Amino acid sequence: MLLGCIADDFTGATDLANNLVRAGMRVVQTIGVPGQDRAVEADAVVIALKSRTIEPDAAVAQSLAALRWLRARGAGQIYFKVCSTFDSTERGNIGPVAEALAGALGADVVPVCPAFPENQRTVFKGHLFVGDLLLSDSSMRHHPLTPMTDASLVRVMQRQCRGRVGLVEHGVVRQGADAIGARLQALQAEGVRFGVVDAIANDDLMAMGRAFAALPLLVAGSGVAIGLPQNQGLAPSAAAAELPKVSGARAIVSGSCSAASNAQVVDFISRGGEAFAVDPLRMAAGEDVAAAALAWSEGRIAGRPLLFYATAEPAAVKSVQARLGVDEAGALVERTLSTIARGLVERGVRQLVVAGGETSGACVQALEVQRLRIGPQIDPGVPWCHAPSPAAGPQGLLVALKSGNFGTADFFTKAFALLD
Ligand SMILES: Nc1ncnc2c1ncn2[C@@H]1O[C@H](COP(=O)(O)OP(=O)(O)OP(=O)(O)O)[C@@H](O)[C@H]1O
Ligand SMILES: O=C(O)[C@@H](O)C(=O)CO
Repeated sequence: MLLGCIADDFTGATDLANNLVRAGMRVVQTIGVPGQDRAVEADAVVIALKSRTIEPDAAVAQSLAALRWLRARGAGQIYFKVCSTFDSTERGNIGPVAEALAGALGADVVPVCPAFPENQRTVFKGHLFVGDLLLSDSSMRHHPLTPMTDASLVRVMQRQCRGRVGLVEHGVVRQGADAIGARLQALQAEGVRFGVVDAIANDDLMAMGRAFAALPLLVAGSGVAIGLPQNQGLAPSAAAAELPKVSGARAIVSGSCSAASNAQVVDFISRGGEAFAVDPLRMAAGEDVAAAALAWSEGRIAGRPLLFYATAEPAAVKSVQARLGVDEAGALVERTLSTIARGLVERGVRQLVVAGGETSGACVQALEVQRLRIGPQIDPGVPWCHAPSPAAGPQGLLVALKSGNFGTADFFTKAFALLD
């Protein structure tokens, strides 16, 4: 195994696996740390954790367990995949996990770069931009679990780390791989452990890929992955892996409250799509909303795709959180949506789109999925995948795990059109 990857959420894991596959690597994605006896035949393994918003100690423990599994199978380099919008709480978990991995690997200097220009995430002078906006001015400031109110990655990372954090500026990055490597070494000599690296275009990521070839640990979004397979002489491949054909009913489960997911829900409904709104206050009042949703699906499920959504605008999310508490509201919605996802698959859904990283984690766990095979890309960062699941029988099912902010407005329609 050339590359061992630890992703802090499930949509992020498929995003990374998708970029590695497209750049020419054979990739296996596992849900959680696989059993000790599990052998793998792949250039890269991506272990998907659900560690982004849990307690830092638990995130560190899970990430170190993943590291042990990967190193025992010879992983040459470790890639800690974080969100392209650097989603984290004040306590972490990017800093604590990165420091624990760096300590275990003896990594003296570690590059940090969430840039993904194909999805409008760029880093300049250490500041993260989402499209034309600073991260702190983007819709990420309203995220239900990880509101991002500071665009300076050096500052955000420094608040989460004991080691010092420095910057590799774009002026250096555009001089190429040697200059990037030299700057990282200079930072290390100054006692800096983490170097936030600027990147505004894919050329920057390709140069980084060469510069990072011999480093034991990278902390990055999925963008940096496009520059790594070239180090092994692997060539980019636009032809995504073929997936087995799986036919059956179609559904979408959306628990993401991002601006993109809100627009996608509106677009789906405005095209006449049938949708069931999952209301957290009804759940909190003790109603069995999952049972109501599944009863509603009876008689409809074999027709056009059905949408089940808790997706709401920031003001509505805030008011629910004020009444239930942030964590309790999130957990309640995740429990209900994942029960719905499981029930839908038991009732014949075999092509399932899930929107939101935490939501995807909950749904994939409810479906007892242990690994995913990556297929064709729907939009940058979001592929269709094949997943074996006891709920789906021998054929398994097709799932697309959509990161909250990814995908065009017509994503929910486009995803199924790709399978036709
Ligand atoms: N109406 C709602 N009120 C309160 N919380 C909600 C509501 N709808 C969803 N949630 C919660 O908000 C969180 C959304 O996080 P999730 O990771 O699923 O989406 P995202 O952050 O947009 O996606 P990504 O992590 O891929 O960027 C989940 O915990 C979900 O349960
Ligand atoms: O990097 C991203 O933006 C996504 O892969 C993600 O992690 C969303 O949760």
